[in-house]
Amino acid sequence: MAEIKLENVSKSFGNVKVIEDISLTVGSGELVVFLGPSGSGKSTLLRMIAGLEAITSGTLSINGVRSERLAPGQRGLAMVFQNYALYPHMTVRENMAFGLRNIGISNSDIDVRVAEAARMLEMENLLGRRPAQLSGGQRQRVAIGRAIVKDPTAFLLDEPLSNLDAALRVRTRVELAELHQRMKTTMIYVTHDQTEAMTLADRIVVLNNCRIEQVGTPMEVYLKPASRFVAGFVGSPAMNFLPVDVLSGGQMRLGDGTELETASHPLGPGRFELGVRPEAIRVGGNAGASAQVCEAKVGVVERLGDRTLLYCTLKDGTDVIAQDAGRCNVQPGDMVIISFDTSSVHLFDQEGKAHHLQ
Ligand SMILES: Nc1ncnc2c1ncn2[C@@H]1O[C@H](COP(=O)(O)OP(=O)(O)OP(=O)(O)O)[C@@H](O)[C@H]1O
Repeated sequence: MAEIKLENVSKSFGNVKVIEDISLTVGSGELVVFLGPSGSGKSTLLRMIAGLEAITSGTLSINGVRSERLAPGQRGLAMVFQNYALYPHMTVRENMAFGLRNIGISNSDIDVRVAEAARMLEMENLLGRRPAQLSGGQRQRVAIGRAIVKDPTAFLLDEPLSNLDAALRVRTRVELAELHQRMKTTMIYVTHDQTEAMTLADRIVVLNNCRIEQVGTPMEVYLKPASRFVAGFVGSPAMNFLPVDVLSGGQMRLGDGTELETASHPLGPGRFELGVRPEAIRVGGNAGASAQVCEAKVGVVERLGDRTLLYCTLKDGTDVIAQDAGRCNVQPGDMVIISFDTSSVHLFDQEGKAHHLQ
């Protein structure tokens, strides 16, 4: 198991900065997910840890050993890519053994390691097959097996599930979570899929625009997003953002004129955005004592079985998605009363920084 520490790491391709001053410690045995939109620098950061890209400035330590100048093979890490690139003419067993032959491990040792990895991944019955005789999920398992047999101190996984169809992604995600629980090996996992990040991570590192926006457990990132970006990126459907004016006396007023009841807060007067998640909005019924109430017109009604999403518009034209019960009777075109508790809202200033009211 490895502790991986980045200090003030930056990366430029020519004049273009793609990673700016990132410091981060991945604890031994931890599963950390790098989450961010396309182009945010996730893969570049992972490839620098693997040694596939040079670090422009800053340091990388693996278990306390300065490693930024070590060749990839000397770092003790194993990488699993999105395109698993198995050798088509080799069996599963040979694909898994190949990397070990190259580094001079004895045949008997190789047999033991391959058998152990195959048992762990429940693919003993597949060892004699060639890649063309496997499903996409099974091929990805072989790619993970190829990493496991190297007995690395950490796994680096770059979007390992993105070539799989939706159902297989979910199954393989659960298998990966189980694998991490059993092996307890340090893992860094790159994805742009917030569900993968939420379900797999011990901690999520949210990247945007070459920088870290937030590092936290999935629930910290979800409940206390540090910025508007994180708030909008994590959670599905996304958080609603409503323009709100903070008045000089501290009162808050939504764009549709609704006055919000808030506890005292330290914000100065100005224009903010109020963030409220669809599931924090109640539709109709008893709003509760500290609820904020607005009138909304329902546009589209999406019935998902266990819940219903209502795409609504407030009087000032602001769009809001509210989540209601699966069996709700609301129809498109209905006027509804929506309410939310100020304890469940977030405020974002003009720079996108979050202010939590409690
Ligand atoms: N070899 C390269 N030369 C020049 N620019 C590069 C190179 N590799 C990556 N970049 C740029 O660096 C930025 C970060 O790329 P990176 O692949 O790390 O992003 P990412 O977050 O992993 O995105 P994706 O989810 O699309 O893979 C992008 O703007 C990309 O165009």
